[in-house]
Amino acid sequence: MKNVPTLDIRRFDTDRDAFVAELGAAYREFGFCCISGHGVTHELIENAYGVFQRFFALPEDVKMKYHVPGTGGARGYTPFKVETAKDSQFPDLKEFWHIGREIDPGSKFADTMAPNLWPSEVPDFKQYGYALYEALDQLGARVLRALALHIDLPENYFEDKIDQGNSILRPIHYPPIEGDVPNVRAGAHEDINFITLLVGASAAGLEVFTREGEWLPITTTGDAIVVNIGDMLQRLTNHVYPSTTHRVVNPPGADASKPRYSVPFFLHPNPDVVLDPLPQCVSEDNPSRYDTSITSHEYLQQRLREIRLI
Ligand SMILES: O=C(O)CCC(=O)C(=O)O
Ligand SMILES: [Fe+2]
Repeated sequence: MKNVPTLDIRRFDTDRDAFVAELGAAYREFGFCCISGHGVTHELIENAYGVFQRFFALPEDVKMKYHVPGTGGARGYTPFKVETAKDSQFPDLKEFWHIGREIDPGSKFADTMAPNLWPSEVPDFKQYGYALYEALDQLGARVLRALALHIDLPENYFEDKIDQGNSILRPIHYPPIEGDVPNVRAGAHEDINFITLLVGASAAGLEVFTREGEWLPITTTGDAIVVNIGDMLQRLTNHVYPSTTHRVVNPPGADASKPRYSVPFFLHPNPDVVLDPLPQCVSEDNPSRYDTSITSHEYLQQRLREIRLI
């Protein structure tokens, strides 16, 4: 079976043309690629995982202090079994926390990006959580530079479209599975945003639905970060970069009693970016698939309703 490749992003500086071609080919084929050599330190990842695990170990009533109903879980805590994949009958077996961008209160986007909540019970949560947010925001911008070049856009095309992106870092806890349940850890879905950078797919469970119609497991080696395309970039690129369906399955046997932690960073465009197909991605063979305009903010609201977060 074919495999999602791992590419060393340092080659963007040393061996650019080949790297861009290989990265582009991986995304056209899978919508996914694993990135190594990214410079996000092992120490930062470990420290961030440490504070996230300490938070999830708190009693439910303490965690619920940080749940803000009616806001789509945009900031703070979302309890177990709330998010439900679009076509699924059963909610996912996960709880999570959302960290958003720290913006100037006078920003024109202050209405759409609420201030962060920080759990006072875990003092270093903000320090390590936001450091990981910024590191993945910067890594995402590098990946987007390569993705821009691959479709004949200027290298800095995405720069002013993501500098105030409504991006979210989502530490997730999948608790041990109890009994025989119809729910899965994360039902089959596509991500909503531009690209997702996933730290910690080293524990088994993540699977990608290939073009051939098979579920392909992804587990990374070392500190490689899984980076995949979301629906907003799929729309903007008129499906040249596909947003691939993926899920997190319940582990078999004794592994079911082990928890799983993962930390996706959902890199979003600025709220006012219009997601119309780029002319570079429209051709006779691939005519425009969308005839209505939509901003990334409107698009996000529609999608959050579908997954029952608002
Ligand atoms: O936990 C994982 O490995 C993937 C999570 C995921 O796909 C998501 O939260 O969108
Ligand atoms: Fe996902």
